[in-house]
Amino acid sequence: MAPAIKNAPAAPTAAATTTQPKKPLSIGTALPYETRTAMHLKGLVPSAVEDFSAQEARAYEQLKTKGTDLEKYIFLSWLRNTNLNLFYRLVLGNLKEIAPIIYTPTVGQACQEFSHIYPFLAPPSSVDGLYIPLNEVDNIDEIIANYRASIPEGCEPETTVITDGSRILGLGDLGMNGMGIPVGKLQLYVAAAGLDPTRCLPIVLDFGTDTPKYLDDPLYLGIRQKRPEDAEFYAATEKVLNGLTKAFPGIFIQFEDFNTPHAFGLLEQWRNKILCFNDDIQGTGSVILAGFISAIKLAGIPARDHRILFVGAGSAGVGVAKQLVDYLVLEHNIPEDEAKAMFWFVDSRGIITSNRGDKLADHKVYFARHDNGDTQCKDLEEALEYVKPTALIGLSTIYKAFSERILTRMNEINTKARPIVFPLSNPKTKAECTFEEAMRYTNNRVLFASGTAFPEYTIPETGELRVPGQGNNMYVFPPIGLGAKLAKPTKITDSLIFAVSRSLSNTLSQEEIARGELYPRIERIRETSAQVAAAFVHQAVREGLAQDQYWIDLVNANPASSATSEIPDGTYSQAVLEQVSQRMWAPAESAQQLLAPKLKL
Ligand SMILES: NC(=O)C1=CN([C@@H]2O[C@H](COP(=O)(O)OP(=O)(O)OC[C@H]3O[C@@H](n4cnc5c(N)ncnc54)[C@H](OP(=O)(O)O)[C@@H]3O)[C@@H](O)[C@H]2O)C=CC1
Ligand SMILES: CC(=O)C(=O)O
Ligand SMILES: [Mg+2]
Repeated sequence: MAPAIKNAPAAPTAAATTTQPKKPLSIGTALPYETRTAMHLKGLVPSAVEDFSAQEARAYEQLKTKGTDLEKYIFLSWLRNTNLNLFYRLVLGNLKEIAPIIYTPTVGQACQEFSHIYPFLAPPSSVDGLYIPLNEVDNIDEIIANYRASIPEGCEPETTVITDGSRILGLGDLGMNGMGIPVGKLQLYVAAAGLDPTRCLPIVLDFGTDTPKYLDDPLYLGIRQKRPEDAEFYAATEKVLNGLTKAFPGIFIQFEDFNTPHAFGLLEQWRNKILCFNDDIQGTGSVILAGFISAIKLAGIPARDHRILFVGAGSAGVGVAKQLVDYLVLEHNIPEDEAKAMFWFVDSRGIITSNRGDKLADHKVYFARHDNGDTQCKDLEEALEYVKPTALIGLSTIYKAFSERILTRMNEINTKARPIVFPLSNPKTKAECTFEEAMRYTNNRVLFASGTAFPEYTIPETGELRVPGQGNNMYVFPPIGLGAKLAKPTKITDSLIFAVSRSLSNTLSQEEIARGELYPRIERIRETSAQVAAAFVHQAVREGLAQDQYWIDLVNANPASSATSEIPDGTYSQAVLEQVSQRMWAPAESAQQLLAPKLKL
C-alpha cells in the first residue's frame, strides 16, 4: 500500500464535485457581456444577449413542436432539470396549458412509461429525488447522506411527497414507476404556492409491485419482487420516516397514492407524531368540500335535504365523505348520525350495507347503511333508483360509469334542485364522465366538478360558454404545504383541513360565483393559494399548533375578523396574507437577479 502523504489534498468527494458552482450555460444567452467575462463564459455561449422572455418564447416554441403530450412531458422534465428558472417561468406563464402535462392526465401516462423514459427526463448528473428500495431501508442514513452530498448547501428539503406507487391515480399498482407522481405534485407546490423548488424532495419507496406487466418488463427499473406483507411494509416505512425526520427535522411529509388500507394505516400511525398529511384522504376531502359548499348554495334546496351517493369507497371516497359530514355537523348543526345518514356508497359489490354478507374493510364500516332492510343494490343503476340522490360523486376509477342513462336519470330525479355530478377519478381515462356529457344529459343544469380538467362547453342552443370546475387536490395541498412551512405546526389536524376548505370556497370571485362556477379559475391559483395558506396560518395559531414565533405574533397582532368563531371558517387578516404572499418563491426576472446572490452583484 502506498504510504499516506501528510497533508495531501483530500480526493474530491461527491459533495465537493457536485456542489461546485456550475457554469450557467443554459441561462448564458441572457447574461450581459461583462458578466460572461467575469464568469469565464466568453466563447462558451452564442454571442447574442437576450432576456428571459426571449428564452421563454423559445422554450414555448419548442414545446409546441412536440407531437404528443408524453413528448411534451419529457421536454418539460429536461428543461426543469437544466434550467429551473426558465421552466417555472414557462409553467406560470402557461399554467392552464401546462398543468395537464406535468400533472394529471399526462403524468399518469408518464408513470406507466416511467422505466422507458427515465434516462431522457434529466441529464445524467441530475438528482431528481430518492429511490429507496425495500432491501436498503436499513441503510436509510447512507441514502440520505448521499442525497445531502448531491445538493448545494442550504437546500435541505423542507417538503417531501412520498409514494410507494401502489395506487397511482386510478391506474393501479405501478411500482417504482409511480415516482412521476411525487415529482409532479412537487412542481405544483412550487407553481401554485411558491415553495422553494430547490427544497422539494420527491421520494418513491421501491417496495416491489404486484403488477405482472411491470415485473415482466425487461426495462422495468424497480426491484423485481412482489410487495411485502403488512408487517414488513410498516416496519420498512417506519425506518424511512424515522431516517428522514431525523435528518431533516420539521420536514413536511405528504403521503401520496398508497393503496387505500396503507393510506389510512400510515395516516393513523403518523398523524400525531410528525408533520404529515395524506393528500388522497385529507387533501381530496378538503378540496371537494370546498366545491360542495359552493354547489349546495347553488343547488336550490336546503343542505339537510341532500342525498349524496358516492361511487367508490376507497381512500378518496371515504376521505371526502368524512369532510362533508364534518361540514354538515359544524356548519348546518345537523347531528352526526343524521348527517351520516345523508350518504350512501357503492363499491365494486354494490351499495355498502352492514348486512351485505361480506366483511367490510375497516374504512367502509362508518358509512355502511343499517336501514336497508332486505334491500341490496348490486350496482350504481340500482342504487340510483333506490337512493334518488341529489349529488353523485365518482371516485371509483370506472371510466364512463356515469353513462347517458345515469346522467339522464339524475336530471329527471332532481326537478327541484340542480343535480350535482362530480366525476373525480383520474386520469381522464378513468373519469366517470366528461363535462360535455354531464351538460348534455342534464339539460345543462348540472353543477359539475371533475378530477382532471375538461374543455369548456358551449351550449349549442344559446351559445353560452360554461367552464367546468376542477375538483382536484392541487387547489389545497400546495397552500397546506406553504402554511406548514411558515407556521410550523406540530401536526395537521382535521380542523386545519376544514379551515382550508372554507377558505378555498371563499376565494371564488363575484364573476365566478355569478357564472355558477365551483372552483376558482386555475389561472388564479397563486392568488388563491396565498389566501388559503394565510387561512391555514391563522388556524394553526388559533389552535395553538404553530411553533414559529413570527407568525404567532403576527396573527395575534392581526386577528381575522371572525377570530372568536368556534368553527374554523377560513378567514385571515390582510397583514398575514401580505406576509405569506411575500414569501412565495417566484422565478427571477433577469439573469442578474438570478445570479445576484452567487455573484454578489
Ligand atoms: N380529484 C382528486 O383530487 C382525486 C381523485 N382521486 C381519484 O380517485 C380514484 C379512487 O382513488 P382511491 O379511493 O384512493 O382508490 P381505491 O382503489 O381505493 O378506490 C376505488 C373504489 O372504487 C370502487 N369500485 C371499483 N369498481 C367499481 C365499480 N364497478 N362500481 C362501483 N365502485 C367500484 C372500489 O370498490 P372496492 O372497495 O370494492 O374495491 C373502491 O371502493 C382514483 O381514480 C384517483 O385518481 C384520488 C385522489 C384525489
Ligand atoms: C389527484 C390525486 O391525488 C389522485 O388522483 O390520486
Ligand atoms: Mg393522489
